[in-house]
Amino acid sequence: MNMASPLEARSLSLVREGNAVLDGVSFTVAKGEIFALLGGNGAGKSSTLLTFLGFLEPSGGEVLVNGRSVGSDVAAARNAIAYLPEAASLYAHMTAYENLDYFLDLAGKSATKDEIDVALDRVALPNEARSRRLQSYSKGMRQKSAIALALLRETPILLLDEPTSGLDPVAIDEFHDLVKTLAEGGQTVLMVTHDVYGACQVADRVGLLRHGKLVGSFAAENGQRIDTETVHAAFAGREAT
Ligand SMILES: Nc1ncnc2c1ncn2[C@@H]1O[C@H](COP(=O)(O)OP(=O)(O)OP(=O)(O)O)[C@@H](O)[C@H]1O
Repeated sequence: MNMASPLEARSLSLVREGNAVLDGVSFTVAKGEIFALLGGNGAGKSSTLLTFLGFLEPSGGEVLVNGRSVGSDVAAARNAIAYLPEAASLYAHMTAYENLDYFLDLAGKSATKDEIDVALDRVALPNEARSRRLQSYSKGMRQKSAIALALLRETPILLLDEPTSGLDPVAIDEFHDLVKTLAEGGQTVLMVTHDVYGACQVADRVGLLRHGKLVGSFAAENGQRIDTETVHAAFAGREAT
């Protein structure tokens, strides 16, 4: 049995176009854990996700997926990961059914309409919407469709880039509940965001990224959520020293 952490960054450094974007970042995300990487614009959050997907190559250190260096087996890493970029990842001109069928096929999998319905039920995408093109969907509905695809692909790891930006408060709560349910079922979640409140609400652990360095870490303890005020103060650079 593979006991390695699903996700690990080891002294990860990254240079993009001559700029040091990540500088010695280390963290692990355990199976079933939700880890939120919090940081301001340009802190290096999206770059971190792209490195786990093998789209960016570390200039120092390494990233591992299920204990294997991504550099040594990009395909294995990508097979294990469902990635939700900030902008839509599915086709606007196709229905939810067509999108899921098409992207499953690309992933070398297939599902019956009933199986697709089960996944869409789990993410609570309304029945009436499923045969409509995604261009008529809200962002929340597109997110749900993308999560349903991850469920059908049976990927054990979810990478989420600013998953709740542009969602209304009700949709944010629904999305957080869904992510928590998935994590309780064993999914490992790495999300990046600049939403302090959302990160503290959903994550088991929050890491604070500033100018490419991990400068703080906060964990939920004794069943309590992470304290938003504490993290907000640290984010704003007002933490007690
Ligand atoms: N395509 C690119 N080529 C070169 N440098 C880039 C590229 N994309 C981003 N960068 C630089 O990398 C740094 C980190 O960007 P990244 O997108 O990872 O940050 P982020 O924390 O996700 O920011 P945001 O919250 O604004 O999305 C920034 O300084 C940015 O200018």
